[in-house]
Amino acid sequence: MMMSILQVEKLCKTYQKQTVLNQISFSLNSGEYFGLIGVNGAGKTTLLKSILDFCHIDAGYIAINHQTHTHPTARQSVAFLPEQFMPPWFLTGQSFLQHISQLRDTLYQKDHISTLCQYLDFPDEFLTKPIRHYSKGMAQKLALMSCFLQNCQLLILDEPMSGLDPKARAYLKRFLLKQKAEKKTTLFFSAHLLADVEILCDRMGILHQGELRFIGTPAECCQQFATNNLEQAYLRCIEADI
Ligand SMILES: Nc1ncnc2c1ncn2[C@@H]1O[C@H](COP(=O)(O)OP(=O)(O)OP(=O)(O)O)[C@@H](O)[C@H]1O
Repeated sequence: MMMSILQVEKLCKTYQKQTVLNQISFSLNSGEYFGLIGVNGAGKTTLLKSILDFCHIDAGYIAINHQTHTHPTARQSVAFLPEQFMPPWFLTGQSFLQHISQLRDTLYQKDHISTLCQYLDFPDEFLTKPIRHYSKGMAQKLALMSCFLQNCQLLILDEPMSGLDPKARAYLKRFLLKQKAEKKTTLFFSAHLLADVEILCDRMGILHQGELRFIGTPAECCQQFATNNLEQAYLRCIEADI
């Protein structure tokens, strides 16, 4: 039997008078990789923030591991990568990761961190440097490492590839696929590259004008929009009412 780890039902979210999310419903099975795509401003970040109870929702129901999302322990099984990672610039990467480990009550294991550095192509020696010396991509890698070291059941990543060079993107995908094969985690992420979604995901969702216009496998998306090219299928989906 499929175990649902995330359940979203009839979620509505408005900012002032703008309806950003209109009756969004979907659920995520344990071990599943789910990619969320949509144009700039479609509401992807708002959806992720709503799930994490970082913003008030107007209506609907969200459960993480069968706990209402507003319950203080609901986020215990979630590691989150924000769209804009703003770490304390005065800390070293290592002290930041140590701090995150402490918060999560997990042991800071140097070997584990070294392995993560290799997986993400992050130079080890930078861990002892202050974060203000990091490039954008290095900070993003640090943020990703902080998510992975928490060993959480559910990873919610807002544009995880953002700022990464092609090598790091390839490495991150390889790492995520490895985690998937080992059934170590469930992944819910937003993305702009359809190729990433196609390679990584079991299912994808297309968020457009407040609604989830499509939910299913990338192959089903192509099938539904009568093309063998996911980019074409995506365009047909969001341009359906033009
Ligand atoms: N705090 C806020 N107050 C008012 N409006 C907001 C706020 N945050 C987001 N919005 C609006 O909500 C809509 C959805 O924004 P959101 O950031 O969720 O989009 P997104 O799909 O993540 O976009 P992108 O792909 O550009 O990151 C946009 O129209 C945005 O202007």
